[in-house]
Amino acid sequence: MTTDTTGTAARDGAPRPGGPADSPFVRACRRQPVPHTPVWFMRQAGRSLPEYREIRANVAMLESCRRPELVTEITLQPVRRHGVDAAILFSDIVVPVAAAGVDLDIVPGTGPVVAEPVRTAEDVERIRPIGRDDVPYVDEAVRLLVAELGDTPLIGFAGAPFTLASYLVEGGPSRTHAKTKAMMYGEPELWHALCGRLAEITLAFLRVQVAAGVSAVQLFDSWAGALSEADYRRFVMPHSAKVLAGLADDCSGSRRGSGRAEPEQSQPVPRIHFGVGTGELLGAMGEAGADVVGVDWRTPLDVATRRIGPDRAVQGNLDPTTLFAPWPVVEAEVRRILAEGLAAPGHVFNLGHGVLPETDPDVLTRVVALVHEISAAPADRG
Ligand SMILES: Cc1c2[nH]c(c1CCC(=O)O)Cc1[nH]c(c(CCC(=O)O)c1C)Cc1[nH]c(c(CCC(=O)O)c1C)Cc1[nH]c(c(C)c1CCC(=O)O)C2
Repeated sequence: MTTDTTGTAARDGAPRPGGPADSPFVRACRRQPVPHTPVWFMRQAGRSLPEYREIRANVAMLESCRRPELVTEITLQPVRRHGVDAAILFSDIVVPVAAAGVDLDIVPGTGPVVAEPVRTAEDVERIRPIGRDDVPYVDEAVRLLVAELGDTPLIGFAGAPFTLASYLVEGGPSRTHAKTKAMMYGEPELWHALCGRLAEITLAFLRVQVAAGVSAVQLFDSWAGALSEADYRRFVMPHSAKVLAGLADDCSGSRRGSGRAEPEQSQPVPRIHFGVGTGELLGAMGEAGADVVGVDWRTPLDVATRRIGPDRAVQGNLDPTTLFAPWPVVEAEVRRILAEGLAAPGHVFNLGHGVLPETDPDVLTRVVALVHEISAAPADRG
């Protein structure tokens, strides 16, 4: 390790050669040439790994996110096992909302459940803004991880305002997002007040992670695909755009996230913006201020690239259920995705959504090796 834990040189702004800011993952996000296509998996740390199940056996999900040593170990597990090109911080999208005072739990097999769903202006007011001291365990975990990871980049993340609002308004997971949309259409002022507050919290949460040294961030708007493009642009995009632009503003030198002395960064960490079922929203999600747009398995990467344009990289798009197919099927899909990804100005290989708990981890390890092997020899692709 060097003392430059962000991997970003302080003076001339150029990344330290070989450091995380010069890694294949960050370079692909920035649409720079790479020695091989980088690969990581959403939910790579989790129930598909026996070592995860063991370490989580007697610790509740939210509690585990608040223990920096545990977070560090769980985050490192898939890096050690699979040789992925990036780690993603072990946490959850509801961690900052809980820190903001919302009474919630993550129920195994269900997901986030909110004790008193948000329905009124008073409910919105009760959701407090947060800062570093509300999530000290995240700051600590990121610092521990950056020191452990060396040249492997760490991805920070947060939930986007729409997806967080859906959990808060519904009270838990929802197929239709009916109550959420009822507020959006019926009480637009209340809706914008809620999303405005969530955008503030999300930006603060991401600033803590960036100040502590993450090399990229992903904004998860997992359920945005429930919206038409017109509704997305009107009710959601301005709030997500505020979060993504806020991170870019930090690098203009006007504001720092944690109040601690940090090396100046000359350019923002890459911002990945992801959702499921967002084929019709890909252009808008890029315009919201992403450097990389996440693509699920429904839209081929060459088609996605035409919708997103040449100024942004793409990430995805292997169907997580493909991993249950016989290996020749998996291999053919990996080859197809890498070939279609050549149409994009930068490609980070990933699944189209998270690793399913029943996935055989050995298949994930084989996919990493295959992506590296094929993409390091472009002449053999196709
Ligand atoms: C919608 C959403 C949530 N959480 C998250 C999202 C956005 C990503 C997506 O669309 O999947 C984000 C998330 N949640 C978790 C991570 C860890 C990092 C990673 O490896 O990707 C990330 C990036 C850990 C987790 N978050 C959760 C688990 C499983 C809980 C456990 O292991 O006990 C993990 C590993 C719990 C959780 N939290 C949430 C759900 C739907 C669940 C699953 C509930 C279940 O099936 O039990 C809300």
